[in-house]
Amino acid sequence: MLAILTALTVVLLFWFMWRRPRSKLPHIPGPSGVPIAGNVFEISSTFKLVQKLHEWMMEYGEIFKINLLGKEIVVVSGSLIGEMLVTKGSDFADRPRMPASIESLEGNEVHLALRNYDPKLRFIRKLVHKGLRQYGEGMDKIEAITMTEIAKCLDKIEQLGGADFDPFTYIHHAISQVMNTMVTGEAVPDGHPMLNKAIELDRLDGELSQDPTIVMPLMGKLSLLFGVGTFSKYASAMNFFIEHWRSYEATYDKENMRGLYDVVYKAYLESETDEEGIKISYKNVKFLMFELYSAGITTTHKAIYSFVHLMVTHPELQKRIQAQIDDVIGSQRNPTTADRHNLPLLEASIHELLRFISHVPFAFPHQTNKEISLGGFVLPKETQVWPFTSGNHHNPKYFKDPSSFNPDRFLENDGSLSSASSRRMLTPFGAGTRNCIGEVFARTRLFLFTASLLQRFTLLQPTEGKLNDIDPRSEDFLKKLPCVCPNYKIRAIPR
Ligand code: HEM
Repeated sequence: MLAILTALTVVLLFWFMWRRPRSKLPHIPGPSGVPIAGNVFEISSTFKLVQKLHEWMMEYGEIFKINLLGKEIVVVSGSLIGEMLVTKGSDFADRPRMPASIESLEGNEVHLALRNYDPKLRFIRKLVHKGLRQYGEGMDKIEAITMTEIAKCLDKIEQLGGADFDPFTYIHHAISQVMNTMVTGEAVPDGHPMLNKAIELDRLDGELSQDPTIVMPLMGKLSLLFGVGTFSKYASAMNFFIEHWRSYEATYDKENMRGLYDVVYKAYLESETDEEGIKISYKNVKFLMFELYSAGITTTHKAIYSFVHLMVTHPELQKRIQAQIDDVIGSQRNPTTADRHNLPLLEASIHELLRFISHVPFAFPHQTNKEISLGGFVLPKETQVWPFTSGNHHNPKYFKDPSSFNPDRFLENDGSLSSASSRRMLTPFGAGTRNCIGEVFARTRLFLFTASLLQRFTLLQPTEGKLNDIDPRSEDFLKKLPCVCPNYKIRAIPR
C-alpha cells in the first residue's frame, strides 16, 4: 500500500512539474518555490514578504523574479529603480489588473492609482495636479489650512497638562481636517462623524492589505451582497465620504471654487477635455476624490506618528532640532514653508524618517506596456514589476548602517542639506511617470506639523512604561500596509 502511495505521489509530482507553465522570464534569477504555489508560502504576510524580498535582493541582485501561484513578478532595486521609473518611465507606467474585490467595488472603470497609463489617466493626473496646486500645494493656501488645524491639535495636547497620552487620534484628526478643507474648502466641526470614520477607514485599509481573499474573484461580490466582512465595511465607509461630498454639489458655484471637489466636478459638468479629447465621468469624480482623500491621510499620518516616536527615543536629536527652530523662527511666530531651507536638520530628519520607516515598501506594482529591456533582460509586454524601494533604503551599499536612525547622513560637514543628486537612492514617493501625486503636499504638511510640534513642546517618555527604539523591520511594524509603529504613549511638555 505504502509503495503504491509513494509511486502515486511521485507520478503526481512529475505531472505537476510537467504541467507547470514555462517561465516567460527564464533568464532572470530568483527563488525556485514549489510547483503551482511558487513562493506563496514563503511570503504569507507583509512582514515575511518584505523580509524575503530583502534576502532575495541580497542573494540574486538588483533584478530577480518571484512566482505567486504561477504569476511571475519581477522585483527591481538599486539603480534599476531609476531606470525603470524615470528613464523608461512611460514603458513601465501601467498597473497590473487590480485585485478582484476592488473590481467589484469600482466596476471595470478604475480611476487613478490602479489605472493603466492611458490618455484618461494622463488627463486625470493633470486635473488633480491643477487642483492640488490651487488647494493643496499653493503655499499661501496650504499654510493657512494646515496651520489652523495644527494649532487646534497642539492646543488640545496642551490641555492634557503633560499627562501620558497616545498622539494617534490627535494627529489623525488634524491631518483629516487638512484633507477635509482641501477637498471641500472647510473643516468639519469638532466631534463630526467624518473624523472617526477616517480612522475606521484607515484601520479597514490596513486589514484589507492583510486579507488574502482580496485577490479572489467573487469574495468582494459576496461580501457586498451579504453585507458581511471587512470588504463590505470598507465599501460602506467609502460611501459615507462620497455622500458627504455630494452634499456640496447643491451649493456649487463655478465662479467660486472652494476646493478640489469643485475643480474635478467642474471638469465633469463642463465636459472639459484635454488635447486628446478625453472627458471624465461622474463616477470618476466620486472615486477620485475618495482615492486622494484616503491616500492623503493614511500615509502622512503614519509618517508623523512614527516621527513623534523617534523624537522621544532620540532626545539629543530632538534638542538639536529645537535649537535650530529657536534660532531661525523663535517662539513668537508660526513656522512657514519658507523656513524649510533654513532648517536643514529638520529637513534631513524628514528624509531619514521616510527612508527609515519606508512605509510603502515596494511602491505600487507597475506593469510593462511593451516589450522592454531592463538590467540586461528582456521583459515581455504585461510583465508585473515591483520597485523595491525599501530594499534600497535598507541596503548598506547605499545607506551606511541602515538600521540606525541617523539624519546626519543627509547633512554636509557644514550642516547644510546634502544635494538632491546624492539622495537619488531615496525614493519614498516613487519617481517619474507614476510618482506620488501628493508628494509636495505631503512634504509640506510633514514639515509644518513637525516644526510646530517641536517649537511648542518637548516630547518625553511616558511616566508609565518606556518607548524602545523603533525597529522598522520587525513583525509589529510590518503587519499592515502602509506600515506604522504599534500604538504608544508619550508626554508633551510645553517649552
Ligand atoms: C508621506 C506621505 C506619502 C508617501 C510616502 C506616499 C508614497 C507613495 C508611493 C510610493 C506611491 C507609488 C508610486 C509608484 O507607483 O511608483 C504613491 C502613489 C500615489 N500617491 Fe502617495 N504618498 C504619500 C502621500 C500622498 C498624498 C498626501 C496623496 C494625496 C493627496 C497621495 C496620493 C497618491 C496617489 C493618487 C498615487 C497614485 C499615483 C498614480 O498611480 O499615478 N499620496 N504614493
